[in-house]
Amino acid sequence: MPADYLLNRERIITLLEQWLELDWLRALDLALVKLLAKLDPEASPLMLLAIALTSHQLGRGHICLDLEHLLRDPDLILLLPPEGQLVEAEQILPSQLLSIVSLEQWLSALEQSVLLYRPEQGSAAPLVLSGTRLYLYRYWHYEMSVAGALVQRLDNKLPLADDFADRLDGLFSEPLWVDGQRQTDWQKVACAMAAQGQLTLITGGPGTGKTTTVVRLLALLQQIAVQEGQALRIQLAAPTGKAAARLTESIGGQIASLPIEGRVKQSIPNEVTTLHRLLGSLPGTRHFRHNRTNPLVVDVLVIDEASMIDLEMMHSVLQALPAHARLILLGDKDQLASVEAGSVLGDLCADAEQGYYTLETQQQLEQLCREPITAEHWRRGIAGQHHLAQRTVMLRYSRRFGRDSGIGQLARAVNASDSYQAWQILQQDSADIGYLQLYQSDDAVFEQLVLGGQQGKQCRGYRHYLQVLHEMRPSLEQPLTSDCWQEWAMHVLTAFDKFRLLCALRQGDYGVAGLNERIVQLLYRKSLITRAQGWYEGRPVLVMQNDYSLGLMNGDIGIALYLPNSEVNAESDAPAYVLRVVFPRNDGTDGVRFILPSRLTAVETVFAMTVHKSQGSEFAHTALILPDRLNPVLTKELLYTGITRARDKFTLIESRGGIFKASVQRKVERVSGLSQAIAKQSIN
Ligand SMILES: Nc1ncnc2c1ncn2[C@@H]1O[C@H](COP(=O)(O)OP(=O)(O)OP(=O)(O)O)[C@@H](O)[C@H]1O
Repeated sequence: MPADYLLNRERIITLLEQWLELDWLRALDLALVKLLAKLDPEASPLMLLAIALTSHQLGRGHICLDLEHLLRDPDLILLLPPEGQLVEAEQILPSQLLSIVSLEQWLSALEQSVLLYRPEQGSAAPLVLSGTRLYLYRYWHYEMSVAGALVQRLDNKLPLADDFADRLDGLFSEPLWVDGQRQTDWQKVACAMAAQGQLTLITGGPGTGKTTTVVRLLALLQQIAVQEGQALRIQLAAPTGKAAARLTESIGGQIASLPIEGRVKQSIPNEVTTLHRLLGSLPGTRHFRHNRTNPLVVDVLVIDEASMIDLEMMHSVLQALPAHARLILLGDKDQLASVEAGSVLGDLCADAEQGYYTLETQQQLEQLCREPITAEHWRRGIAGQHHLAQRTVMLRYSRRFGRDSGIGQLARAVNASDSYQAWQILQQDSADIGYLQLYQSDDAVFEQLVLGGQQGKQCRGYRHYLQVLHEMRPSLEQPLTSDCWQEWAMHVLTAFDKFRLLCALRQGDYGVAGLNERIVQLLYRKSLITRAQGWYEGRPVLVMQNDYSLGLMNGDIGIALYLPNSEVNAESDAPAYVLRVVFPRNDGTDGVRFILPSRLTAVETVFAMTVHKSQGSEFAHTALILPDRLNPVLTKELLYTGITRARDKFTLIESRGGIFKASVQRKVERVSGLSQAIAKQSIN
């Protein structure tokens, strides 16, 4: 009887051990249960079960376990058994176990345990129950601290120069017209909001002008500050090296074209750093050099690609941010949430679509922007209820993917969970959208796609960068010190970004491992690479862990190239050429550096990469291959993120019909209490 497992602690631990063997739980989940069971020998089986499930959910990105929510449909919410796994008759499912448990009974079992933190007693405890949500203490603390730090910044209004509205008009001189209709210029609204407050959230899809907005805002703020004799100390950051490099590139060009004085231009930084570098990672720990006691020296902090920030990182950023500083978060709320637990930007921007401005906010912004503020689906907000909405702007018009763009239409349909429309767009076969159905694992169309070249310039594959590698190789007489090697390496790296195959999973035939193997074999068969294992010229690799000694960040991509051996001389018989891996410097200089393969400890081949890892990057042609069966990671957020990585062309590859349509209808729902904590702390 499933209920027997709840009779005593030994039995529930036996069941959890069975779940571990089935891969339903992680070893870490069970280790935590056993550790806490020792700390509280009285903890009931229901408490031990709750610990295991809270830890399991944390591993899936949820900050906490909502018991009430869980009891409605335990197997679905826990995703147990994992999709695709068949259940044997003797296996006990969470739904069977919990069918006899009521919410009241479970809460009361938890409340009796000394493992629960009781604020009135003030003593440390590993778990926190907040309403019906159970947290590991650390995550509850992060949530409360992030909510508190944001609330402190919510209502602080900063003084504006008397001629602010004129200055804003100067930067947005043309009213915004879209398809013959006058529209609210949300970029202008975002600038006005960010100028007058300490916290601003700017969300928008690809090409909606987030970077342009922030550059104009910084110009505006800096113009005023420079005139007053004290330039602002501005820092720009992004969660990954790749995202930082992209922003560095686009910001540099935009600053140059601003209609402002040279000295103001010079006071706007054009270099974007990673959050880890900004905060000063302390290797081997979760801590940073900059924190509450050693805050950052900054007046304005702008963080791009904020959807990739997890709760713990957000906590660290807010701890290190001085009280007077402005914080501006930019990102696309509809993209996949962070790999680690939390969905900070999604939680903070929950009201962005409908606006929810109070009359007061709307009137203030209209006065500053000198234009009416309205949008489709617009709702009126209530003071004291829609706090964050008063600090949020959603940019709604994509200059990159207009109404006619197939990529834009597909992204919008997927985002709206409209599987019928999304499917129609895929089948239209417009110039920037492709669809391939694979009927067998060695389908020739897959090979054609990966090699590329047959279907016009937009449809590049991996043959292209290997051709650049061979055809542009400098003369072998050139010494390593010659610039030509750096330039060649940069060309190869740029060419590699013309195409990328994305996938949803890590394992299996349609995961990173299987696809990389298949592509390597294909390129080897076509004599485009010289080896099919180990290191070979042209091998692209992805850095899997930050390596501060080499200056490499998780997510950096390098390519192995033969370069002149600097150690060779007349007497030595060392080879004239050695393989080195070239990485972009990611500092906006277009520079590269060369690292010996033997120094790279945590890298993997990256012909195929997960959509998660591709966040913050963009490729001219992006192909997304879906697995042959449904999996929990297949959601509209994953598809949307994959599609919006494409600049000129997107190709969807299905290995079984129906997977795309089913995935469009599934949403990521991460459980957290951040919005509630902000609402609660705003009232207090
Ligand atoms: N107000 C504007 N007037 C004219 N062009 C603009 C304006 N805003 C943005 N653009 C142009 O639209 C394009 C996209 O803008 P931008 O790079 O700022 O968008 P983004 O949202 O930051 O894009 P991404 O999705 O790459 O982060 C750029 O070419 C930019 O120059």
